[in-house]
Amino acid sequence: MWRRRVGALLLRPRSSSIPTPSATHRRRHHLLLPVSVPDEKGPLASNVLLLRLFTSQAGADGGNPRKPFIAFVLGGPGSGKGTQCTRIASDFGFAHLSAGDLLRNEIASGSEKGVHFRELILDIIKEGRIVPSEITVELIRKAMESTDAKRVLIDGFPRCEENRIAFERITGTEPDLVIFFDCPEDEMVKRLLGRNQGRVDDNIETIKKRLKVFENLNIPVVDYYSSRGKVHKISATGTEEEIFGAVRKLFASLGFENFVFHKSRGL
Ligand SMILES: Nc1ncnc2c1ncn2[C@@H]1O[C@H](COP(=O)(O)OP(=O)(O)O)[C@@H](O)[C@H]1O
Ligand SMILES: O=c1ccn([C@@H]2O[C@H](COP(=O)(O)OP(=O)(O)O)[C@@H](O)[C@H]2O)c(=O)[nH]1
Ligand SMILES: [Mg+2]
Repeated sequence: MWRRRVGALLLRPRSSSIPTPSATHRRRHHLLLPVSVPDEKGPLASNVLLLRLFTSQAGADGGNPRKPFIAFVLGGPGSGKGTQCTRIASDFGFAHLSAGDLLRNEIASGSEKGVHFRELILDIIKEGRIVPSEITVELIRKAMESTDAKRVLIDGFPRCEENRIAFERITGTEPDLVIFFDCPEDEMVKRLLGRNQGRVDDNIETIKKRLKVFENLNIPVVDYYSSRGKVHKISATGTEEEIFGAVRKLFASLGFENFVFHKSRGL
């Protein structure tokens, strides 16, 4: 766990200097606060985000050197969380931890916890319900422990208030930022039915249940973090590229350097 990792290594080699905002960005933001985020729809002001980044991100401006910058990525099933997380991870040097993938990997792993444990998880996923918090938090905790990343995306978690409380209790930390991908139900259903990854839960019966669970149990988590000023809402309609445009603006406003952008220009 990062708490025990004094002087944690970077996700990428130090020479690439991706994970910390550039000195120029830092200087610029310190001089120009508050910074506006173009097209920002969420209530979270950029200066609040920046302050959080610089007080929590390891190594940046004297923040806690052991705690990574944690972003929860939330949104309904099919809203594009996984798709956008992949882009964020590669452009901005985040580790991408998908709670759903961790659970699916556990089912496929033949782990020492036994077949009944794996069947329990599979049955819950098939029914679109939420796996007990202690199982999911333990998988996330282990995944965080095994990465040296200074910034981490947690995709599709917490799914409910109980998940959130368990995460905060067990890890002793909170997210620095919560991204919420806002997508109409009919669009989410269309995307899930076309996802074509052979998932046991991408069928219309389970999708209907997942949408109810999302509305009843996941939205309260978004509301909780909204009340704490941590949520940045991004409209998830439009093309993948258009949505990533809004995501990119958010991260740029936080001072994160776009590694791909710089690399493509030989910088
Ligand atoms: N902006 C988009 N427009 C159309 N389809 C999309 C878009 N973003 C993602 N998809 C597709 O929709 C499906 C669900 O996306 P995914 O990223 O898995 O969502 P989530 O992780 O929120 O369930 C995938 O097949 C993905 O390729
Ligand atoms: O923190 C989590 C994440 C996922 N799941 C279960 O795993 C399924 C698939 O989650 P995933 O995030 O992969 O689905 P997505 O929203 O990306 O389609 C969910 O419906 C839940 O049954 C869960 O119980 N807890
Ligand atoms: Mg997903």
